[in-house]
Amino acid sequence: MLHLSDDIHNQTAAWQKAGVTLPTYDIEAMRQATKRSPTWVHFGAGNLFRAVHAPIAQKLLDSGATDRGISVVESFDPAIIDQAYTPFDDRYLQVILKADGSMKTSLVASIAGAYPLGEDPKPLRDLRLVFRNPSLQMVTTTITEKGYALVDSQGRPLSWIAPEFEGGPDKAKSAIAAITALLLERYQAGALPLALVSTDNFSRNGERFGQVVRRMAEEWIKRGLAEKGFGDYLRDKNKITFPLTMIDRITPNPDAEVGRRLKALGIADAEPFRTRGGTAMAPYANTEETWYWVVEDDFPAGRPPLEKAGVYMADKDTVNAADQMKVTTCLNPLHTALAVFGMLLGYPTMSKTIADPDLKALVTRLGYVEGLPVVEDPGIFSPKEFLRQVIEIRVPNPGLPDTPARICADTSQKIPVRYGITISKYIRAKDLDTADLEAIPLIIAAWLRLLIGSDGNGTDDAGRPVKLSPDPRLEELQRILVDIPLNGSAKKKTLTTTIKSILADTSIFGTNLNATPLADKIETFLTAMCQGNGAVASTLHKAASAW
Ligand SMILES: NC(=O)c1ccc[n+]([C@@H]2O[C@H](COP(=O)([O-])OP(=O)(O)OC[C@H]3O[C@@H](n4cnc5c(N)ncnc54)[C@H](O)[C@@H]3O)[C@@H](O)[C@H]2O)c1
Ligand SMILES: O=P(O)(O)OC[C@@H](O)[C@@H](O)[C@H](O)[C@H](O)CO
Repeated sequence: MLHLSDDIHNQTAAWQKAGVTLPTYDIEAMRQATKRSPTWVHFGAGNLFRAVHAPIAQKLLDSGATDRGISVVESFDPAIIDQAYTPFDDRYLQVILKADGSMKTSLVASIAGAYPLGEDPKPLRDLRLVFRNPSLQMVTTTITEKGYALVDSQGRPLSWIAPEFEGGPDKAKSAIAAITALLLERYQAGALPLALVSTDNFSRNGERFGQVVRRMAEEWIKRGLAEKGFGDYLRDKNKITFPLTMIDRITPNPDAEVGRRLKALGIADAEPFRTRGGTAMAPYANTEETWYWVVEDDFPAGRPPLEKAGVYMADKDTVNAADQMKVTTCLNPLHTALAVFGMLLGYPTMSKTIADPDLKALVTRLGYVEGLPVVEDPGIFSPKEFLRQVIEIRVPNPGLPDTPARICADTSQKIPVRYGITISKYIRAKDLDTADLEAIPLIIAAWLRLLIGSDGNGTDDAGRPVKLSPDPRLEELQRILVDIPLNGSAKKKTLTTTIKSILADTSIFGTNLNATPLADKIETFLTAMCQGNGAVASTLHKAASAW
């Protein structure tokens, strides 16, 4: 059996026989070069990093465009490093799952070092040296939307952030505090330049990244825990930048069937597992063939030649248009719509959701009719063609084991981006009428319908409890919704009163929906969806038949 940590270059024939493409560069030399002069640090050692970032570095290494790898840091769930990196010598398999059922597998070894920020102080000490090194050019992140949150909807510091505000760099635990503390190190090493590149799924991700890092720094400066000059350094665009990005590659959690197929090829390291911190990992990352990464080209310390690996380097407006297109209209809103209904209707995979003609009609309306009118063409690819590929090729890919549950994680945090921005564009546009939106209120109603239940369980359309994906607002929302009856006795008037405070929550919708025609539609759809078993499917069918 083949092991990732073995001397792979002594087993080239066996790996090739298993259909695995091997790196062609000298892995040890890459590690030494990176140790001497690191260029790229990444925060968030989860699956997207393994699907996109590390393979890009591998491509650059293979082609000789660089001799440096990536140093990867994990602050939220350090067990990812202990359980999914260290035992495999920081290597893994990238498995591309094609629509015809075949898979393309590569062994990725472009990770030069892995830094778990947990109890052991050594990784942070080592990382400080990396940040003091003038060679460092960029930091990328995949820390999820909630990784950037510092305060709650009332503006109060979150419970785990408050001690960091108070205690300064020495108390840094969260990704944002750790990054800010390491930037302070870089400032103290001579105010060296750096680009900080968020690759998380929300619009204007770089702007938000910059805001939260500067906020953390200000809290420290006002308490005398960091020098005033540090604040100036973070605002100096010749020193520190936060480029905007759009990143796209549907990357499901590691799938057991993929592991079985790898085992059948003679690969020993092929078991998916949950880390002690709860992240779904494996010695492999499974992903789709299509990918896009569009990056604002604003790197004050220089950058690796990313374009040589297929990354689009562009100006701010182009990146912003590409990102708005993907995360607010042409992909992620469709994903959430299918996932929410998928949970309600009991579909096990995303490809099965879109095979339902009513759900396909829903996302077709959501994308083409409600989304495209507010999309600005990024110029580098056509939004209409992008949308067509999402609906006709990418989500229906039967080889991709993506689940509604993965996509439903943290839905409350995603709604502002996935629907809130479109809603606000309709409200502002003179030639668009918010009252014309039908798919968006139907999806919001379905989300609320799914949450009716208690203790982390919602209720599906057959009246059965369904385990809900984690969401920081779940408990609070379920408490409000719990009394809505699902047996046919729900009345719109009572329901309207019950959900008023939710629809008014601008931290979820970006707008007080009670002041828009959407509230009445959501209340009507939700009342209809609560009229007994099968009411979700029939409400969806009735709406879809009219489109
Ligand atoms: N998976 C995809 O299809 C995909 C595609 C495009 C963009 N993204 C973006 O990448 C993010 C990560 O996706 P993934 O597939 O790697 O997920 P994953 O579950 O495999 O990994 C999540 C990563 O985020 C970290 N994390 C989670 N909560 C955090 C927090 N509060 N603070 C700091 N770090 C935290 C985890 O420790 C882990 O490193 C997504 O949230 C999304 O913004 C994902
Ligand atoms: O990664 P999240 O949790 O922000 O969203 C779930 C999916 O919609 C997302 O991961 C998509 O697969 C991705 O955005 C495709 O590029």
